[in-house]
Amino acid sequence: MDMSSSEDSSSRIDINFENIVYTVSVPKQKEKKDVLKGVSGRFKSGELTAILGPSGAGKSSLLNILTGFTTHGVKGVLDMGEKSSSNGQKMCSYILQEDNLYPFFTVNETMVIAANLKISSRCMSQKEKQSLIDNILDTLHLTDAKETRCRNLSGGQKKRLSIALELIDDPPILFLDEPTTGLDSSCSTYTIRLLHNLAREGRTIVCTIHQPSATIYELFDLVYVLAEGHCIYQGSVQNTVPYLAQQGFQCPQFHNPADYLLEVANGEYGNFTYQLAKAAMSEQWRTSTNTVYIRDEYELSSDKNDDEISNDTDEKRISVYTKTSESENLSGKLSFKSSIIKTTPSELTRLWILISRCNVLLFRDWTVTHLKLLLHFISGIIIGLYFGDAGVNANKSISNVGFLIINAVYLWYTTMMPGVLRFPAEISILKKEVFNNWYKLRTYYIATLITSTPIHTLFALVYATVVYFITEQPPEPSRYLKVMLVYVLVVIAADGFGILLGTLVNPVNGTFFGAISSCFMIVFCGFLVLFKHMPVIMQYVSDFSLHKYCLVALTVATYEHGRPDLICPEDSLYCHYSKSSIIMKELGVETESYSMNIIKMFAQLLVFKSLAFITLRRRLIKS
Ligand SMILES: Nc1ncnc2c1ncn2[C@@H]1O[C@H](COP(=O)(O)OP(=O)(O)OP(=O)(O)O)[C@@H](O)[C@H]1O
Repeated sequence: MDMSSSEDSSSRIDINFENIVYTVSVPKQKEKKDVLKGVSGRFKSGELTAILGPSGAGKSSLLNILTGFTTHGVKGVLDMGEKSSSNGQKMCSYILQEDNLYPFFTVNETMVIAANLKISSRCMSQKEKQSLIDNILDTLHLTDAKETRCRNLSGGQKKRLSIALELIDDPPILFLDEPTTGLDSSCSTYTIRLLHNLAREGRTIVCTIHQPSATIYELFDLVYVLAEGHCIYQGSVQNTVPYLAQQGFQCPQFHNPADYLLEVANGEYGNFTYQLAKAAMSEQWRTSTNTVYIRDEYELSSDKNDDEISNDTDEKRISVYTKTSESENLSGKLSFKSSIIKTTPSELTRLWILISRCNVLLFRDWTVTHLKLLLHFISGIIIGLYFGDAGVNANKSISNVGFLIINAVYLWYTTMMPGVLRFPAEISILKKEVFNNWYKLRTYYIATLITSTPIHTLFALVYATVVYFITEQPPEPSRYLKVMLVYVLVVIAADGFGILLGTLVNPVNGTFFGAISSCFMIVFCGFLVLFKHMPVIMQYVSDFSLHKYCLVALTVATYEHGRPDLICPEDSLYCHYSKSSIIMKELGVETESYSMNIIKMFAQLLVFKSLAFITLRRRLIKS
C-alpha cells in the first residue's frame, strides 16, 4: 500500500503526558477542585484513540489540556514535539463539537478560503489547491455537496466538512471533541471509520466520545477511560473484557464492552475507581493479539476480489476490508499534498483573504446590508419630515440643536446594538480558526475594521444626507461635509463601543449596558442640561461623553461665523435665535473649535476600538 508522506517519521508525533493535574477554583468554595488527578498516558501516531468516561469525568478537560486550549491550573508533563514545524505549520488541529461554519458560503468556497489562509500560493497554485480540495471532498464523500451552502448541510456533512477543513494543511495530530454528537448511527460509524483511516496514514487522532456502539468501539486502536479525574483503563479495545475480568468484572455475553466499561466507570457495581486507576498503569493492556489477527486478515482480504468479498458472510472480515480499502484510497489521494505544502501565507495575504470573506458575507446577508440601508433611508425621511424646516426657521433653532443630537443618538444606537450581538455569535468560529492557526486574531480584527467601516459610513451618509436636506440645513458644501464627518465618526465609534460591550459581557447584559451608557452620554452631552447649568464636577464627567464633542462639533459646523441670519417667519413678532452667534452663546460653544472636537472624538474612537480588541482577545482566551 502506498503510504502518504505523513508516514515520514518526521511528521509522526506521539503524545506523551505524565501526571497531569488540573485544578479549578469553584466559586463560593474555599478549596480548589481537582478535575484531573494525575493522569498519564501515551497516544501513538497511526492510532485512533478514544477518551471515554461518564459525564463530568474530565474528558473535555483532558482534551483541552492536550490541545493547549487550557493551560491555567494545569501541572504535569506534556510532550508532543514542537507545537509548530519549522515552516510555521501548526502540528495539531482541534475540531470542536459544534461545527462552526459560515452559513452563507458553499462547501467549496469554505474549502478554498481555508486553503488560501493555510497554504501560501508560492508553494501551491490555485489549480493545485482546487485539485487538493477536490480530492479531500471526494475522500470525505462531500463532492455532491460541493456547491451547497453550509447552512443547508446535514449534521454528518457539516462534521465531515469540519474534518476536511483541517485536513487541508495535513496536521500530524487531530483532536476531536465528541465528533459523533448529533449524528445518527450510520453517520457516526462512517465518521469514526474515516478517522480510523486517517490515523492509519500516520496521524495521531484523539477524540472524546459518549457511549460508542459496539461497531464504533471496535474501530478504536486505544481506549482511554476516565472516571472521577483518574484514568481507569488505557488499552486496546480487544483487551477491555480481559482487563475488566482480571479486576473482577465479568462482562455479560452479548453485552457491548464499551457499555459495560462505562457502567463500571459510573460506579454501577460499586466504587472501584482507585483499584482500577492502579491497574490501568500497566502497559500490558495496550497490545493485543487481536490487532495482529486483524492486520493478518487485511492482508488476506485485500488480496481478494470484490466478488469474493461480497460473498463473505463474516461481518468483521468485510468491515476490515472496507476500512483498509478506504484507507488505501485516502492515502493514495492525500499523499501528494504533504510534500508540496511548505509555507503558510503571510499575515498580509491572510488579511486580504479575510477582507474578501467579510465583504462577501456582508453582501450575501441581505439583512445586514440591504435591509439596513433601506431602513436608514426610510428613518431619515420620517425624522426629517418630523423636524420640517428646522434648519432655516429661526423659531425652531432649539429644535434644530435637538435634531442634530437626535441624529447622533439614532446613528449611535443603531450601530452599537448589532456590535453588541455580533461577536458573541462569531466567537466560536473565531476560536476555531485562530486556534487552528488559520490567522492571527489581530489580522481578523483589522479585516473586520476595514470591512465594517465603509459600510457604517455608507449607512451614516445615507441617513444623514436625507435628514440634512429635508430639514433644510445650510446648503454650503463645507458645512455639509463637516456635519457628515461628525456622523461618520459617531458610527465608527459606536461600532467599537458595541464590540467592547459584546466582548465584555453577555448579549443580554450588553444590550442593557449599551442602553444605560447611551442615556448617560446623551444626558452629559450639554443639550438636555446646558454645560453652564451642570455642577462643576459633572462638567468634568461630561468630558467622557462622546456625544458632548459630537454636539459641539455639529453646532459649530452648523452655526459658526459667517452663517447668514436664520429666517424669522412672517407670523412671528420676534425671533430670539435668528442670529447663529446667539445660539452658540446660549449653548456655551461660541469659543469652541470644530477641529479640536473632531480630534477628541477620534481619540475616543481609538480608545473604544483598542479596548474592544483587548476584550475580544480576553474573551477568546477565556472561552
Ligand atoms: N473551569 C472550571 N471551573 C469549575 N469546574 C470545572 C471547570 N472545568 C471543568 N470543571 C468541572 O470538572 C468536571 C469535568 O468536566 P469536563 O467538562 O472535563 O467533563 P466531561 O467528562 O467532558 O463531561 P461531559 O461528558 O458531560 O462533557 C465537571 O464536574 C466540571 O464541572
